[in-house]
Amino acid sequence: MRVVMKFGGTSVKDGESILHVANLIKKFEDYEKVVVVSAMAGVTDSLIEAAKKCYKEPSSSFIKLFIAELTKKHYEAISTAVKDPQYQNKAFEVVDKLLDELEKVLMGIGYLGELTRRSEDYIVSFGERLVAPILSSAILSLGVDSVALTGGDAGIITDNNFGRAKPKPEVYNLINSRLDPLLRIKKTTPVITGFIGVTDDGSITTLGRGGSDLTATLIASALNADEVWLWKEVDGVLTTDPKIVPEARLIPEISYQEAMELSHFGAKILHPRAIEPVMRKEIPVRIKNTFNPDAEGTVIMKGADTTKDIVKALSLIEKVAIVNVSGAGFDFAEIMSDVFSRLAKEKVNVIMVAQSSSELNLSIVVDESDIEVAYSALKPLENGVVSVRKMKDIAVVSAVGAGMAGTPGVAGRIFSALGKNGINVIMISQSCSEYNVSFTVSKNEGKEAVRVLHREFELHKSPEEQA
Ligand SMILES: Nc1ncnc2c1ncn2[C@@H]1O[C@H](COP(=O)(O)OP(=O)(O)O)[C@@H](O)[C@H]1O
Ligand SMILES: N[C@@H](CC(=O)OP(=O)(O)O)C(=O)O
Repeated sequence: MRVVMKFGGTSVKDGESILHVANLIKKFEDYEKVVVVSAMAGVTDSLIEAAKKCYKEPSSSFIKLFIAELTKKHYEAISTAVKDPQYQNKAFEVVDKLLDELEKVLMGIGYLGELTRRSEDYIVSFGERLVAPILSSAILSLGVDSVALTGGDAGIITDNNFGRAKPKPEVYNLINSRLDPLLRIKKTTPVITGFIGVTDDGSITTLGRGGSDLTATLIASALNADEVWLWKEVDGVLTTDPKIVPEARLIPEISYQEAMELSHFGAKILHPRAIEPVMRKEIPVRIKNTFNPDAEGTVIMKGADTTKDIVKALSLIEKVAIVNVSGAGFDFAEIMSDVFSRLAKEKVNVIMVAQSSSELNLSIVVDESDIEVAYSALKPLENGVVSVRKMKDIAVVSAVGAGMAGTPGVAGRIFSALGKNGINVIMISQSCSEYNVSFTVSKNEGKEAVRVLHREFELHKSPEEQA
């Protein structure tokens, strides 16, 4: 059995957890395993903040303090998770070297007064680069052979769209040529930094927030793995985020298509691009709980969309905005093509689109972080007939489930439940696949909209018990 196992930030949040993860990996002694690991919980965010601070208000005392905190956190992790003194010392050395490098880079940002997306990716990559050697040393300490590698070492070559880099088509062959011999011949367990890749000319890139899931599925596809296991802090894919609805229920099986819809529309359980590499080869993805490993979890696989439930799950994205293009009396196809090529040129991530065509009214939902770029890209279209507006503080809610196709009245039920609860819907979108109905509301009504629909479709009950 060949398995790629990915451990997210919450699974390696401290030394105890890393030791627990190392023991978990050891249990699968007879398997060929590749381990992918994220930065310790909170570290990626703190690196982003530190980079911004060094750029805006450079301060060497802040940098010293920041490096001291990171050193403490990772030293504590090593002391607890790496029991063998030989591997412990090596891990301390690696961490020292990396943090020395990070300190110099942060100083450099301050001196130069320049923070590019390229340098931001380089800084952010330290989170994962610090953890992989620690987890690898913890595994070695337990007597399991292991080697720590970066995403670049493993063959994850990307374009240079820093912050949201795309793996190149040749990654599959490259990963296979680099990792397959480690598994088959060296019989070792590689521990690979999730989330990061490298450009052809050697610059470190990141694959977008939550991108370690994508690292795992790319590797699984390249190595023709039997399964991918994504270890998280929840029992699996639930009917919605348990932080919004605590009684959310576990979904034992879900199809690739449904998982893609859910993650595209914000369910933080999975990176939106993670399904594509495994779907082509029909490799099942299991979501499992690191801290409850015996629970069955959720399996994402082909043909798992035939269950009875109409709405299977609900998702929410809270940090979005809308750019609206409206007007009359022009060629509709022409202006659509102009709008989308302008957005594509600026690499704006379009989440959802709705349009009415009697006169043009095109509403485009984008990440909150992209709204100014999107607005500036479309503003030149204004000409007295066409107008461009932006709306901030928006949330997108999506109801996902293959059962919606062919069940009449689902959209009616959704909007009447929202109306009865006084929630104002700003924009609606439903694709022909009928796998999801998505709509936007104001940001402060997003969570309530999810709760209302969870109750309306009785998602806390099993599909057989639902009305
Ligand atoms: N539908 C959903 N099912 C399960 N978890 C969800 C869902 N939507 C959002 N989440 C959130 O996704 C998180 C995923 O777990 P986490 O361990 O943080 O993953 P990772 O560390 O890999 O990013 C959980 O904290 C949970 O609150
Ligand atoms: N550390 C990165 C990548 C990642 O995938 O993390 P996690 O597995 O903890 O979501 C991030 O925070 O975005």
